[in-house]
Amino acid sequence: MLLQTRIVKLFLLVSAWSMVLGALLIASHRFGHRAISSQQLLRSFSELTPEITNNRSNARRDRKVVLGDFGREWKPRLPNCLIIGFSKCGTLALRGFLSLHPDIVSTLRELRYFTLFYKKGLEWYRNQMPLSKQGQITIEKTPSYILSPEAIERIYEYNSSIKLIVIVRDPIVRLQSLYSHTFSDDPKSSENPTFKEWCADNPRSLRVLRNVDYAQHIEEVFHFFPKQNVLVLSEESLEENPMGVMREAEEFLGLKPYFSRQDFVFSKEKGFYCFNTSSPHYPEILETVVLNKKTGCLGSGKGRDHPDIDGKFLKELVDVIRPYNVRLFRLIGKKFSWENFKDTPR
Ligand SMILES: Nc1ncnc2c1ncn2[C@@H]1O[C@H](COP(=O)(O)OS(=O)(=O)O)[C@@H](OP(=O)(O)O)[C@H]1O
Repeated sequence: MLLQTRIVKLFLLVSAWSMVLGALLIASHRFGHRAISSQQLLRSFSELTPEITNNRSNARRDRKVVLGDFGREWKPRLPNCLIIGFSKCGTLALRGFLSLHPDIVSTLRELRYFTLFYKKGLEWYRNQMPLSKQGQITIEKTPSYILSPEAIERIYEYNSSIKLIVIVRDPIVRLQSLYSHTFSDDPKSSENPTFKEWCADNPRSLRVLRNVDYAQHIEEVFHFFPKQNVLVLSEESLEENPMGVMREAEEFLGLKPYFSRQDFVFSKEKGFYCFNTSSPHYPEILETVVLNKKTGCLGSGKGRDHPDIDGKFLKELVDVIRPYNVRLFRLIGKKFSWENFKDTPR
């Protein structure tokens, strides 16, 4: 009798394991050569084992339970790459495009761990991360990290060999972008100051100087990290040639080339490259970037109209800012062709 019970138990155990293995085989067959993403994994498990994962929101709420033992490999991992700055320089588009890569996962929100939430500790930080598989790169982007020397030091203490990505932009266009962002609630209001007034009528005002000196902050990064661990990109290149920038990033991150021109489509209406909505990966992208679902473009908060700058004030700004650019280009060993500074020497 005892023997019979044991045999039945053994039979049940073997059957359960065969089901699990079968489920895994179906999932791997379904997703072919491409690394299966966390979303896909959850999706496939929810289809195969509806009693475990009723829907994806349940899955999100308790990821450890959902994945159970057979999902041990898929877990939130601490980031090994950070996009640390600068705000208004295309950080979201950069993160979004990068997350198309099958070997990259990224956080939806800016976590501000190394600035605001450091006290919450590494376990908190880890638990904010998307699920990833061993070998995948986890990216977090918080553009304000670069403004805080304390955050840079904390990042170094956290992982001195982490890869850092910095993206810069024509400083005058960045100022225009900040202006448009500030008055985005009611951009046409007659109450709004003009761009020049917003700059306190002074090309050397604190507001201007605070936002145009990239070198000062990048120097702080180089104080801790070797230059080969820091990739400096430009918003202009990302805007004109996202595919080229993705190649550069792939090389920097040691990833195989994945991107192709078909991944990006230029939207005349938006004036920017957008995600290709017919890409097979598009449904996943929708889960990692907030987009206009129909067009595949970033939302209306990106690509705003910029204010005009009166000619005389523009020239004053160019004269004040030019030396900052020269310092930046020397520091990073490359030069960006910025419309407002066409004649800037290297
Ligand atoms: N492909 C694509 N689609 C939309 N927008 C794009 C793209 N590539 C670069 N950009 C530029 O990104 C600018 C916003 O930068 P950030 O994402 O860093 O802004 S933020 O700091 O996170 O608020 C945003 O600035 P504004 O034009 O001033 O809105 C865009 O010019």
